[in-house]
This record gives sequence, structure tokens and C-alpha cells, in this order.
Amino acid sequence: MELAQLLKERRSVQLFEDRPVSVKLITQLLDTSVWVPNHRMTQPWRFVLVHGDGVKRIAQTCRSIAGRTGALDGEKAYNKMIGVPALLTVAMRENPNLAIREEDYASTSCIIHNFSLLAWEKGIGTVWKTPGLMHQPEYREAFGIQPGEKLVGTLHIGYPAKIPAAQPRIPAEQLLTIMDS
Ligand SMILES: Cc1cc2nc3c(=O)[nH]c(=O)nc-3n(C[C@H](O)[C@H](O)[C@H](O)COP(=O)(O)O)c2cc1C
Repeated sequence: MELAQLLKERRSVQLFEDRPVSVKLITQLLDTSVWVPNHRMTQPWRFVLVHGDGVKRIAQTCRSIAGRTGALDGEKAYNKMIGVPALLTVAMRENPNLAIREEDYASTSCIIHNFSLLAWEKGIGTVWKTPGLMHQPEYREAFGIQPGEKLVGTLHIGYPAKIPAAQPRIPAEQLLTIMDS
């Protein structure tokens, strides 16, 4: 697939087939995804992949957080998670220097999008999730996220059961200022 087509046709997928995604393939895609630009080459990222019975454990954690905080319907939170074949949580070491931290976040975000595109090319769907509950200690603990690490998000990964329609983008022409002097 041409890169331009891949960029435009990738969608965030919320519903997945009940079919596992190979851990070997995910690892290979990740190994390509880390070839991002990274000022100072800090490479502050790390990944936690949860699949199989692990997803059930995370779904139970989400239900328990929802029950405790009352922010979400516990069963809804559980059911949303239990249907996801694989969860990839991306963590980033938080540099005390704000400028470096922002650069690091930019690079880590590039990895996530690289991964989503490479996965899409293989017929695998993803969605980058940053739910409110990911800031809760139990969610961080469930993925083994350490103090001093930013949880950048959790990617839901699987073969798409439904591909959502594209949401229109503002043409870049309307957002572009060109200066020639
Ligand atoms: C930083 C970031 C956080 C996101 N968090 C969520 C989320 O928590 N839940 C969700 O359903 N989608 C989330 N998304 C996906 C967006 O909703 C999605 O990209 C947007 O609706 C456009 O759809 P598309 O990716 O299919 O083009 C997130 C995307 C980004 C970049």
C-alpha cells in the first residue's frame, strides 16, 4: 500500500474480531516503529504487552476502578476491555527537564502512530486510548508502570470487526501560512 493511502485510510478501531494477534508480529512491528526522530537520542520509551488471560485481569482492574470512583459504569468498562485481543501500554521515562520531556513525548507519540500504520498495513486495527482511569494507581500498577514514568496511552490491538467511517479533516491549505519574505 502506498504511504499516502495508508495514512488516509487508517482508522481508529474500537471493535475487534475474537482472534489473537501474534506476539511475534507485534514485537516486529514495534521494532520498526521505534525508528523515530528523537532529539538527544534519549529513547525514553518502554512497552508492556498484555494478551490472553492478561486482558481479563486488566478488564477486572477497570471494573474495580470504575466501581470505586463511580466515574464509569463498571460492567461497561469491563465489557469494553474484555473484547480487545491485545493491549499495548506505552510508558515514557519523565525527564525532569520540561523541554526534554516535551521532545520525548513527541518522539514517543511518533512511535505509537508508526505502530498503528504498520499494523494497519498488515490488516490489524488499533486505537490509542487515554481513558481517565489510566491515571489511577491500580491501572498503572496493572501494567507495571513505575513512578517517574508517564503512561502515554494504551493501544487496543486486534483484527477489525468494524471499521469506522473517516472523520473529515480540515484541508491543510486552509491552515497554511506561506511566507516568502
Ligand atoms: C493522544 C490520543 C488519545 C486518544 N484517546 C482516545 C481515547 O481515550 N478513546 C478513544 O476512543 N479514542 C482515542 N483516540 C483516538 C481518536 O479518537 C481518533 O484518532 C479520532 O477520533 C480520529 O479517528 P481516526 O483515528 O479513525 O482517524 C486518541 C487519539 C490520540 C492521538
